Amino acid sequence: MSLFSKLKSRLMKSSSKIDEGLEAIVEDGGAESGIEEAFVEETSGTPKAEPAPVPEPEPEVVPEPHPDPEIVPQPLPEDQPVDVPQELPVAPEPDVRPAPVEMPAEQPTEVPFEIPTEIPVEDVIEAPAETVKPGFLGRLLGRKEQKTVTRRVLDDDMLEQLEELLITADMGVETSMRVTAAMAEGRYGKKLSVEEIKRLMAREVARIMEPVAKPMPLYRKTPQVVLVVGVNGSGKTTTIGKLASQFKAAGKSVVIAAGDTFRAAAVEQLQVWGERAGVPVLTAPEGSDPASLAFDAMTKAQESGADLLMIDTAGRLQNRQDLMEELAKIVRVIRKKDETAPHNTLLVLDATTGQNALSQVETFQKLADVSGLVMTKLDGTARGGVLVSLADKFGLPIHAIGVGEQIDDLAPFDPEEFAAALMGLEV
Ligand SMILES: Nc1nc2c(ncn2[C@@H]2O[C@H](COP(=O)(O)OP(=O)(O)OP(=O)(O)O)[C@@H](O)[C@H]2O)c(=O)[nH]1
Repeated sequence: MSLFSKLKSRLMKSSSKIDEGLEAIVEDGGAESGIEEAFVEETSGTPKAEPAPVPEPEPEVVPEPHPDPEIVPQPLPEDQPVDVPQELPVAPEPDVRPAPVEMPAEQPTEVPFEIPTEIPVEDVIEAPAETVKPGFLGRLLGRKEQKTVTRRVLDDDMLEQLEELLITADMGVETSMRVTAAMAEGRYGKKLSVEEIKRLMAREVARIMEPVAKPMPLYRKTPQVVLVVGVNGSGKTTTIGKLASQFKAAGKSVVIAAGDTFRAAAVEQLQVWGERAGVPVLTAPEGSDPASLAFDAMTKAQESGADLLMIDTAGRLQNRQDLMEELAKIVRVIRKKDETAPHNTLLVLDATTGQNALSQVETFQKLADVSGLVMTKLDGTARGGVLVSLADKFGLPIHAIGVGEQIDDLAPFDPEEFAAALMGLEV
């Protein structure tokens, strides 16, 4: 199964929510208009004298690494409605997709991910209602005489409904307004189908997410200290286990420090992950000072020549001042060993908390100088839109996303795949 299919099937709840909502919105006031794309392909054959109108190129909305190829007018078959979106050529695929970590150029890394599939970027213009007769082969195979698609005129009412739909998918008010406004630009008063709206929205979402999709950087300095923070149960321990396994597979020597010294169960859980990843876990007696464990772990990591030291911390709610101060102490103490540490402070966020993730980022940013985000539990939640909201509001790098509880269920963040999966697009 490709990563996209995996992501899509796991983001099912978010995408089906948007899917169903869009169907209802377009049905509400829409009318049958034009034909389905699949049917167009089957019936194409007789070239039309006049080329289709060329959709206006919009370079400003195209995410940078995937520029729109030039669109060439194609002769259309006789009976085809002229404005049905045409497939655009897709830029060549990279051989490998980036891992959630960024390796220095001279250290090539085996990347355990499959090749991504891009969202075909299409423009959309109004299609007139028209009846299409199937070709000879279509008739012979008993294909349907006509398959129509419902389109609705994009007006204020529809825009408002679209905005509300995105808000229910946890995109937040401002981001939802931004996405709908951008998709409406130049299209107000035109008729759009569900598929066309999905593609336009996916393009806007990908454009917002593009600048924040960055693998976690790896530095020459060793041990590179990665401090992992977040509220209780957000998925810190699981993420450390998954990341450690990927670093190890990339040839790095990794040490984990079990900084949640308050809960014996948390330490045991980390030890299990350490075993799975084949990475040593340094622990301290229950109730001991986590800052002191961090200091000892730094010493051991330095002595053993480890490349990375990943420090787990106790889950803390933003309103627990004592725990927040303890986190600041951990940072102060490890800086005694290396004043540039921690080199990465990863904030792990649970997608199921929805908009609450925004206030978590604000609080942790003040306290711990967050350098990047990992969003967990994107599988099985209808709140995947929160990631768009986070990207729009904070612009913090999103290094990886958690899409399950298994060791390899941590994927690099790919904005186009994510946008397509969120919108329930077939690519
Ligand atoms: N479905 C799913 N579950 C996840 C994911 N990441 C973590 N979990 C689950 O979330 C629960 C909490 O994960 P932990 O890694 O223990 O979270 P934590 O932040 O270390 O928790 P505390 O130690 O209480 O602060 C566990 O049951 C994990 O299996 C994910 O990406 N998808």
